Amino acid sequence: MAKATDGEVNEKKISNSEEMDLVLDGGFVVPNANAFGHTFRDYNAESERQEGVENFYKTNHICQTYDFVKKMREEYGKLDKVEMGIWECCELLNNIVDESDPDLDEPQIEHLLQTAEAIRRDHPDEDWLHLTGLIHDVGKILLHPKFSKLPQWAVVGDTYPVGCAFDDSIVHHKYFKENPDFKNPKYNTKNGVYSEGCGLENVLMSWGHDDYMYMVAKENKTTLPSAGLFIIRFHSFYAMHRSGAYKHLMNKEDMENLEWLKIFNKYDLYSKSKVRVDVEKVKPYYLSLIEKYFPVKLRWFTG
Ligand SMILES: O[C@H]1[C@H](O)[C@@H](O)[C@H](O)[C@@H](O)[C@H]1O
Ligand SMILES: [Fe+2]
Ligand SMILES: [Fe+2]
Repeated sequence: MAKATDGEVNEKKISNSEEMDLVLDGGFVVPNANAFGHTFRDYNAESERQEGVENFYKTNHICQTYDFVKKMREEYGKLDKVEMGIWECCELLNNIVDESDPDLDEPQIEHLLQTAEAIRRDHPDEDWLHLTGLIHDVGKILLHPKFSKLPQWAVVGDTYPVGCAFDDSIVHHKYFKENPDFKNPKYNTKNGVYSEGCGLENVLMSWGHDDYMYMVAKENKTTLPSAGLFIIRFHSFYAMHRSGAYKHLMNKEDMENLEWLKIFNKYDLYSKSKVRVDVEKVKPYYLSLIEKYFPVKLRWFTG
């Protein structure tokens, strides 16, 4: 595993392009608009997805409390309900669309493969990162009716710490006013229940597919490196990796892993498109990676 040095710093604009698309070092072209003709992650742009996404965040911000997260972690951490292989789960994502995403309305299996394939082209030697791309959103399996009864607000969307003040940079921040924790002096100060530099592993994040998949991967004894697990666990924490918030809770190891997360994020976000990957064609490669880093069957909690 090489050192993560070519993150955000090497993102540059093509000077002679009128469209001002962005190019990453490895050649990945970052489009300047999403599939709906808007800038990526524009939560206020008038688009066919805007209203649904805003409603999603309203419920998410009201319902994700410290107590809720604690309860979900304990319950879903049991991982005692079913045994399934990773690829099987990826295939179940064929019917799942994420209501929180302004940039994508394709089935999630497409997003997994688009992310993984984009990474693979630019970083051919980092096979752990290809696999991380493939599985980072597999926790969205919680949206599958056969798997759990959880609503979208408890599975997808950006994540953020609970138990301390909600940062202003969080998408649709205004809806936190209706969250019971917002007025609770135990939870609404800068550090809240945490201490300076305690490390993100000690911070409770809003509950969703990131933390769930992290627990599944770890408890099933994956051999992915710590950067891979960090990416799975915090890739939706945009306030941290994009806006630079919550630094006061991070430690040295978090800062190192953040470099890989920043690299990963470009592919996660900007590979979203209507161009489909040929699933059958790439399947053997990803099966070989799954075999390298995971047991054949994993234990999951379904709820
Ligand atoms: O990691 C992403 C990201 O945080 C998006 O903003 C969100 O809409 C998706 O649900 C999630 O998978
Ligand atoms: Fe995600
Ligand atoms: Fe993703």
